[in-house]
Amino acid sequence: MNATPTHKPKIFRPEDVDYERPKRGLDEDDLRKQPTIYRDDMLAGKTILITGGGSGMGKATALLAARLGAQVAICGRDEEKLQTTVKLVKEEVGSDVLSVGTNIRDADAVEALIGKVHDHFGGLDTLVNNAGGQFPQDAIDFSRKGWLAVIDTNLNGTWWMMQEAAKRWREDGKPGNIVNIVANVERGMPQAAHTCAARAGVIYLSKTLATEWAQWNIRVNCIGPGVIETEGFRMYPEEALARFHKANPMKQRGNAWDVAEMIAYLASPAARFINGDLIVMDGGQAQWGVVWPAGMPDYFSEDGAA
Ligand SMILES: CCCCCCCCC/C=C/C(=O)SCCNC(=O)CCNC(=O)[C@H](O)C(C)(C)COP(=O)(O)OP(=O)(O)OC[C@H]1O[C@@H](n2cnc3c(N)ncnc32)[C@H](O)[C@@H]1OP(=O)(O)O
Ligand SMILES: NC(=O)C1=CN([C@@H]2O[C@H](COP(=O)(O)OP(=O)(O)OC[C@H]3O[C@@H](n4cnc5c(N)ncnc54)[C@H](OP(=O)(O)O)[C@@H]3O)[C@@H](O)[C@H]2O)C=CC1
Repeated sequence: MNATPTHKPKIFRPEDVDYERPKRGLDEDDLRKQPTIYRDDMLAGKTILITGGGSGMGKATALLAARLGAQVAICGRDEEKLQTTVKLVKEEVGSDVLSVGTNIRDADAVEALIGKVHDHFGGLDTLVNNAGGQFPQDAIDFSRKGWLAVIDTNLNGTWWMMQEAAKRWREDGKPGNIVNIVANVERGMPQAAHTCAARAGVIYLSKTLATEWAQWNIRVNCIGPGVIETEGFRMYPEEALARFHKANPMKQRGNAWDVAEMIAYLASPAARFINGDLIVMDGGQAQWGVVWPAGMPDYFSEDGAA
């Protein structure tokens, strides 16, 4: 008899799914119809760079920023995805988005990206570090490669972006603004411990740099989204997705536009005195439930062994 606990969730690989999955999040038609509370020219004359701009929150932010008059640059690994955003903004707003295929884990590529944005637009006002992700799994089963992939993307990649942007702002004597999209890590993130560690790292990196870099007029803030329905939901099994929103007391999912509007606020002059903060946008999840993206172990169920 094996005396060790038997709970061992299967690895969920989205590419192996053999059933039809519903559309997740706001599609382009939905995005086109979203109203905004902001003034049309709120970001006129400003340049914004959004990592992971080809999908989800990044795409919504690119469209909103362009609607508000900003010059927009995006990056990501998948050129096809990036082009969907370029086309959407062109059709909807009429402006050209600068798209630069970049893996944020590659520090040299990140340095080149920051240079290209400056060359193209003559500067950069707001950097949005939105690129990131993870897979759901019990931490004890993480492969070394999987751990490294998540840390390298979410912590190292975000850092390369921040450092290269700031070096350039310091060199040019220009103010800077950084918005890091993290996650709601306040009570830990069971079955997403790798991303929890990386995002907690980014939050405290940001708080530290908000002080160190204030001398160059660079602000650094984070947004911690809870359950936001986007195409990124593909990373999770449908049975887990059916539960996600029940982890917050509103029992709702946020959407990419909610986050885009918060980013636009932080990019606006109204946020000029906000620095070193984490703005949590989770419907109250921090006070309520746990998502269990890979399935709740029996131990935690009401009649489970304790
Ligand atoms: C914030 C809320 C949190 C979870 C809490 C739930 C809240 C719900 C809200 C949703 C939150 C979201 O963030 S939704 C947004 C989600 N979007 C994303 O995650 C998109 C970006 N994700 C990724 O690119 C990938 O997941 C990531 C691992 C980070 C990067 O991968 P890479 O491209 O480097 O590499 P891959 O080749 O895919 O994988 C590298 C190794 O990682 C491991 N690996 C990869 N996928 C794996 C899997 N499904 N299960 C086990 N292990 C896996 C394997 O060891 C892989 O090696 P091999 O074995 O050799 O292959
Ligand atoms: N949706 C949610 O509920 C929550 C999401 N988050 C975080 O918010 C951010 C946006 O997620 P969301 O819009 O939902 O999901 P998506 O999966 O749609 O967005 C993630 C984006 O990151 C890009 N990306 C991933 N790895 C890299 C890399 N190494 N280099 C460059 N780009 C990369 C992807 O583009 P490409 O494939 O082209 O590289 C993709 O566009 C992510 O960091 C996510 O983890 C946090 C909490 C909750």
